[in-house]
Amino acid sequence: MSQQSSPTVFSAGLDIMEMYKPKPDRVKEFWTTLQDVWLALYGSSFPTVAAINGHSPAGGCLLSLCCEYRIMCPNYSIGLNETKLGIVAPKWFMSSMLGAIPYREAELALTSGRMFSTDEALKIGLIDEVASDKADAIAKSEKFLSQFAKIHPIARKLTKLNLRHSALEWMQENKELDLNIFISFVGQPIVQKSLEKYLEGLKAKQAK
Ligand SMILES: CC/C=C\CCC/C=C/C(=O)SCCNC(=O)CCNC(=O)[C@H](O)C(C)(C)COP(=O)(O)OP(=O)(O)OC[C@H]1O[C@@H](n2cnc3c(N)ncnc32)[C@H](O)[C@@H]1OP(=O)(O)O
Repeated sequence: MSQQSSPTVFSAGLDIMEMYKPKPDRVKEFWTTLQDVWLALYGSSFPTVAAINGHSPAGGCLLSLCCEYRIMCPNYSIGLNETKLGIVAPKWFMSSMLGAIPYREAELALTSGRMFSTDEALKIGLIDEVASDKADAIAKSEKFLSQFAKIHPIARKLTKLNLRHSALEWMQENKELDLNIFISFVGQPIVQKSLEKYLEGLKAKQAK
């Protein structure tokens, strides 16, 4: 079960400061850590559920998409908003989203970098249930997980991992390629300019 202790943020996604003017000695560790987290969580043999008790943009949304079930508290936002930062969600972010919502919804959401409210996310299937608060989200998560007590654990595990096999296999075989794509993409001046503008926007919002 994945949940957070911040009162309003489930996860703000990747640290933009690691992508803005990236430090060559850190960028490899930064990206391979994310790849490894995705491999471990998306490829977990255990049943997993995200209790999303706060905003969940980009990498935060990805974390929840790694889980089989998502329960979200009201009045927060969730989505893969990368295009709003002038960056591109990698193919494994996209395939994680496609495991939850139909292609058409994913294409519209990804190309526009749309963030969904809790109710909107429920409507398109990006989340599975709405909880009234964190305690309710945890109770609902436990109820979801408890149903697997009646399912043969090996049959459940193999079914899950077979469904996720091609995405997991792609990552295992292409970690280096994916890292090189990331490094060359974030290094481009036009991408750096977009990240700079996005960070300025965040600061301006905070100053209000
Ligand atoms: C080829 C592949 C190439 C690239 C692929 C890369 C994939 C990237 C994935 C990502 O995850 S990118 C990150 C996307 N995240 C966001 O867009 C989140 C932006 N933040 C927000 O929307 C809000 O901050 C919030 C999370 C909703 C929280 O709002 P709140 O009002 O509570 O806080 P505030 O906005 O005032 O922020 C406080 C403080 O935190 C800084 N901040 C917020 N998010 C990030 C972040 N992701 N990275 C770094 N810093 C972040 C914000 O600037 C403020 O900083 P300050 O106190 O120093 O001014």
